[in-house]
Amino acid sequence: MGVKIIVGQIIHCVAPYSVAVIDSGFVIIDECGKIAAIGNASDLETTKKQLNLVAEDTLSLTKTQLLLPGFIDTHIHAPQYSNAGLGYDKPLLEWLDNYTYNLEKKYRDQNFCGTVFQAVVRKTLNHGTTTACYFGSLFYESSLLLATAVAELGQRAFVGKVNMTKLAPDDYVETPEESIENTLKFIKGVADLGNALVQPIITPRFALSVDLEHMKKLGVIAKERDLHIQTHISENKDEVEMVVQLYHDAYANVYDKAGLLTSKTVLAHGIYLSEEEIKLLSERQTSIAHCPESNVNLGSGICDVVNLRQNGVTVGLGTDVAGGASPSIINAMKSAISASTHLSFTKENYKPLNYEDVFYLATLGGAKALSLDDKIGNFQIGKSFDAVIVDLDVENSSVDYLSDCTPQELLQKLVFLGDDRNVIKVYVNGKIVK
Ligand SMILES: O=c1[nH]c(=O)c2nc[nH]c2[nH]1
Ligand SMILES: [Zn+2]
Repeated sequence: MGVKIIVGQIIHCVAPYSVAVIDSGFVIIDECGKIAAIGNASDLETTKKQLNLVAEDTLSLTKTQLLLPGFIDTHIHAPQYSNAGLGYDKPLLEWLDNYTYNLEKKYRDQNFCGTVFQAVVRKTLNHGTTTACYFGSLFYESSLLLATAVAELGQRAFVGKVNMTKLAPDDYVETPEESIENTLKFIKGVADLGNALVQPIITPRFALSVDLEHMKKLGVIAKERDLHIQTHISENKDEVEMVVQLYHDAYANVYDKAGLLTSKTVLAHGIYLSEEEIKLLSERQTSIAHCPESNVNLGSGICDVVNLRQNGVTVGLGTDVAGGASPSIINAMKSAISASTHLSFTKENYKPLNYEDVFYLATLGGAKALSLDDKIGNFQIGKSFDAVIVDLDVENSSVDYLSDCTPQELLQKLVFLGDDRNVIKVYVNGKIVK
């Protein structure tokens, strides 16, 4: 991989909820896929001299194209991909019992795993997801196949083997001993892949699937090995009530007692968190994966991202396939605006999320939510070049480009109208993966 230069319109976030636009810019990517320089095109020649660059591969973007950081999906269930678009007639707990566990237990079958995992990784890459935080299945062998598919196709990802010891069908739970043993095997299996882009993540399904003692053990494994953690929180009113009845404590406090709230923890949903719980998450630097499409499909509710932001909680976007039907973070950006706007109809003086806010959530916000903002999320020098090139003038897409647009207008069109047809190139760590 040689040095690459991309010249054109660049948009990224350099601070929370703040978008930086370079109308005519450049990014230089070194042989290791890291960002060596970024600036205005007028300074390119001087920068090349300073860096002593000779032969290079330069790509000049057109006026309908933008260079953006890659999109980050902070919450997606790979095994559920084959159910995307199905079964949205039931709320969470019934949806899990009627559709989801029955599907996930099929992941004993290695052929089925292979087909679905290749498809979901390929599809998310095509939509510009350079980093995904995946729930696998209960089975460590199948979750390892997911990690293998991710490594083969060149995505950056966290992959979790799901931990469940109760509340699911008898043939889709493990004993606590099996759960720990298979989690350790899974962690070793991912390490053996030897791919720095793919990391294991500790994944208790939610507080109803495992008991406190078990969560504590998983918390210890995460702490000893410095691993990330993912689970669900406060998605549905019945779920919250069951957790409170079972543990006699608030949802977030249960995870805190288990040692699961760390700066490397991402919790999906967080719709019904109290002010005290939000404060606790902020103190623990634990993040929320906001999954607006899933929240509507499963009739769960609307997460108040503005309130989380005001109270210092980091938020990223998740597709939550298959609670969400769409594997696209472009779609999640649009859904997040829609959810926030609906919330504004019921609140006084409420300023909903706009296209810049959701672009932040999809990029730097997602990187922060996954504690990867030292590596990815924007085009800061030294970070890995995870990026997408989008074009708003592509034949047979949903966008007709009929009059000139500024870079900000191109981004708006992408957020409100765009899809994978507009994502024309995808890079992970400097390597083209679409
Ligand atoms: O959206 C969700 N999807 C799931 O698979 C799940 N499991 C517990 N809670 C969940 N929420
Ligand atoms: Zn989920």
